[in-house]
Amino acid sequence: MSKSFGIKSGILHTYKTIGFKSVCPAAKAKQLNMKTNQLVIIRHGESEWNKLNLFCGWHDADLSEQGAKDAINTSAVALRESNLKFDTAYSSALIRARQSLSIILKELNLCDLEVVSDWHLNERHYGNLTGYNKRDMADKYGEEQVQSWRRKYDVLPPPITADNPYYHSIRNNPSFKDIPPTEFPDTESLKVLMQRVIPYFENVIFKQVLGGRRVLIIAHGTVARALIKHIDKVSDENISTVNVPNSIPCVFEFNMETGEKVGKTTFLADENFLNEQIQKTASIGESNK
Ligand SMILES: O=C(O)[C@H](O)COP(=O)(O)O
Repeated sequence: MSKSFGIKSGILHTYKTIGFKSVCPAAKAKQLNMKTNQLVIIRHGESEWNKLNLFCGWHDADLSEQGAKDAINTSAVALRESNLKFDTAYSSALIRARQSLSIILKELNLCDLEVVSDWHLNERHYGNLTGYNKRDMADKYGEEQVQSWRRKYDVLPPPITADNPYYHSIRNNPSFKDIPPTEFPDTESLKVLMQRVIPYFENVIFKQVLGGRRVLIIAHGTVARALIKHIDKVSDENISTVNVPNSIPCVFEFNMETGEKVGKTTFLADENFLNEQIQKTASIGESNK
């Protein structure tokens, strides 16, 4: 199946490997008697700052009430209905991901599951855009500039400066105390984010997947795009058309011997709902004025 992931009317790119059916172990893998293992990635539920349409990045926003509900009714329900089981779970160090994970695990009666929270899975740092409304920024700098900051592979937002109202709370967040000062970012593009996410994924998470552990990752929009780009080998250009909505699980299946992906990348949601949520994520959204 192929699907369009356009963020603007006019040019629509096609990203062919994402499927929209409910998960099924790859039939071919079964036929070939191949040993496979699945990996599930979920973008956290709606945060208070998603709700207000603010650039969030490393600001530590809580889940909104709706986000907490979606962790139950969208994430946990889909995982349960697809009969997915887990041995371990990872989240970023940010509270919106940790809250989403703990709600999902509670709902699935998996409160004893081994959980790791690590800053390498944090959302991209949005630089000096942090705290600003996305529509207000589009009114000021133009939609094209804002979409390029949001979605282009190699475009850095302006670095955060000490006069940004969130500079100090981000720098002094106790959840980030173990980050080496030289690795603490002031801004990140998708390309720069991949330099921290992909080595962590390969060296820590993917080894476990190939060893047979069933892993759940609760992360962020840009982290999910980084993992999709890496796993599905999406080009630098086409990744700008990929938008990952909150709360909908995304499932990958791998050949445990070769590490190759088997079958389609699959979002566990009804196609109409998924498309609606993708459009919402792609959109610049509204001002709060
Ligand atoms: O950090 C943010 O603002 C959001 O998590 C992602 O926003 P985006 O969809 O504008 O990249």
